Amino acid sequence: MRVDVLTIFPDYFAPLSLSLIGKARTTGLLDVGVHDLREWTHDVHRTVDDTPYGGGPGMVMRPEPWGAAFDTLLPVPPEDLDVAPVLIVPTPAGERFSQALAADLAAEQRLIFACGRYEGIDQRVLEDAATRMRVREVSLGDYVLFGGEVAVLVMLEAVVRLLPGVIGNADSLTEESHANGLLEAPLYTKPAVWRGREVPEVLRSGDHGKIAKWRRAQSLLRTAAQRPDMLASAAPETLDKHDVAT
Ligand SMILES: N#Cc1c(-c2ccc3ccn(Cc4ccc(CN5CCOCC5)cc4)c3c2)n[nH]c1N
Repeated sequence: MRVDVLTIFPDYFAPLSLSLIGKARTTGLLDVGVHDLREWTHDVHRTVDDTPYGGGPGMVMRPEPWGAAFDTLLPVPPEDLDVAPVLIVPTPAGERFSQALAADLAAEQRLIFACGRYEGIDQRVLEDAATRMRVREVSLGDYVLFGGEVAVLVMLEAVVRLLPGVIGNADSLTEESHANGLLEAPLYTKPAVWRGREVPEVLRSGDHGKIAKWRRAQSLLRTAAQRPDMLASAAPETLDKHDVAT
């Protein structure tokens, strides 16, 4: 997968050289380019913002640097939008990011992330981009950040960990929270007793059928307690009829 990130704060993406994302880059599973948007400005102050038409708080990101940057990253517009790169634009006004969206993006060949700052990006940038990329405006959640960089780090981590070969044990991807529509069961490791608290006996029984059943029940209980909304929207196959009976 090829990923390009456009930002006025490229240093925010130093973490992309660490841990499993860094390993994915060195092993060739992932190719990342981080680009300073100011490279596409031409004035002495390298200006990327201006006042909003119609008034309002703060500043808005000017369209020219974005347009020039996309011209560089995508010199030949794709003939078919269906195979064009996906441009992800973090914004408080976007669709909610989710594990399902992460999975969709993990199947793409090329992603481009546009990190806005100030109050956002001139809308015409997204309209122009949509003529040559599949544009997704995406929000992490109902709270307000200073800009898109942190959101891109979160989305990129969620996507990259789904790429084949990035996580050694792919089984862990199927049992984790949100992978199967439920929250994961509680986790334990050694010692068997810690400060008087024992690991549930079933987990040390070696009976894998009982363990799977216990984990399923714990997962349902945890989801009901922490995220009843997930149970309400869980696909019917997620809630096996036996879950209710036992
Ligand atoms: N993903 C994600 C995000 C972001 C996010 C993502 C990208 C950018 C780029 C700039 N900002 C700052 C910003 C602050 C306030 C506002 C609202 N105002 C706009 C002008 O009218 C008044 C209202 C918008 C933008 C960003 C925030 N925040 N929360 C998420 N889940």
